Amino acid sequence: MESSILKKIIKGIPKAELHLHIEGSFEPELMFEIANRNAIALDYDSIESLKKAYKFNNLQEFLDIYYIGAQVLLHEQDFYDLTWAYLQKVHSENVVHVEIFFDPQTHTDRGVPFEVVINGIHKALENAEEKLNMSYKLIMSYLRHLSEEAAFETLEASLPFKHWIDGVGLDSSELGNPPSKFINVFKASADHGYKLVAHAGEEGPSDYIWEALDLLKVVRLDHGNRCLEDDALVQRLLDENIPLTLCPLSNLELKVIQKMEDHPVAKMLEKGILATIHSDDPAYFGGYMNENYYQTAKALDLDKNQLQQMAMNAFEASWLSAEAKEKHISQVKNYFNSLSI
Ligand code: HPA
Ligand SMILES: [Zn+2]
Repeated sequence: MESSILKKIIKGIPKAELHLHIEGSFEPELMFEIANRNAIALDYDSIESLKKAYKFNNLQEFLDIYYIGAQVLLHEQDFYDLTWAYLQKVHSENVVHVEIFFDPQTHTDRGVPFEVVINGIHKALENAEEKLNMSYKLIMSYLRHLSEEAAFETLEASLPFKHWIDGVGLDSSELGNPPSKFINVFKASADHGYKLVAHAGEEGPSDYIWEALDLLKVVRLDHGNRCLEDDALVQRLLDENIPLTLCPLSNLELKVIQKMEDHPVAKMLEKGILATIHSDDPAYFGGYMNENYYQTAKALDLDKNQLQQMAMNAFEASWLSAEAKEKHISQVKNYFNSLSI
């Protein structure tokens, strides 16, 4: 398909974003602005020199910079501005529903109270619902390089805000920090009514995906790229209709794949896996939702049906009510039916 036509089609698709770390949407311009107003010196003297540092050989090299960037966030207004900037951006890309992660420990470990973080994020989400007609869910992620005990403290701190939080996730350095490290805190989180997801099989082996399913009992997997190495695992994902939230540009930037042509999403769709694509940390990986769709479609030569399937899968995989899912899925169908090509 011709590039400009493909871009136009993608832009018009009603989309859901299910894998987005709000701290990973922190654009350098806003980072400098907030650093200045909080009188915090960044290690980089300009936006350009900061952007030059965005070259990663693996997940850890990215995380090291991502945690540094988040250090300038101190006040409720900072978290509000960060979240509102993201929501406005994706609204302009026709994203109509978001389920976003935040990493409380990245902030509470620096002395920023849990309520400061969540109040700012929540206010921006409410504003988007009211002013942009967007729907949302919020997912609190435990940092897996820290202990399970620390995750329990975070769970405790979240309880007064339970009504604003839909689920818990597991992110940060995957290798050496298997899902099995967090069995108890996931069980306790479920007992408090949180839905469960986890990053698994991004850099870690397919064993970690089994653990996320069997030990943590997640209802959705973040990334899960490496499931294709294991036929029995693919069968399990199919039998239970477990969604995978894939992030193609992230995978490319973190060298999970060497080139976009190697991305597994087309194979997954072909097998009938509920695969969806998202942006992960768009300020660091060179693109938001539309760019992820575009780069993937171009490299894998995806056709209209595959694009439609990915867009419908995202709503199917979301935590919206059955009625809302149905509404969005028919909008996607109507949109594709209305295209003249
Ligand atoms: O892609 C990711 N993987 C693991 N942890 C993360 N935290 C932010 N982004 C990521
Ligand atoms: Zn992620």
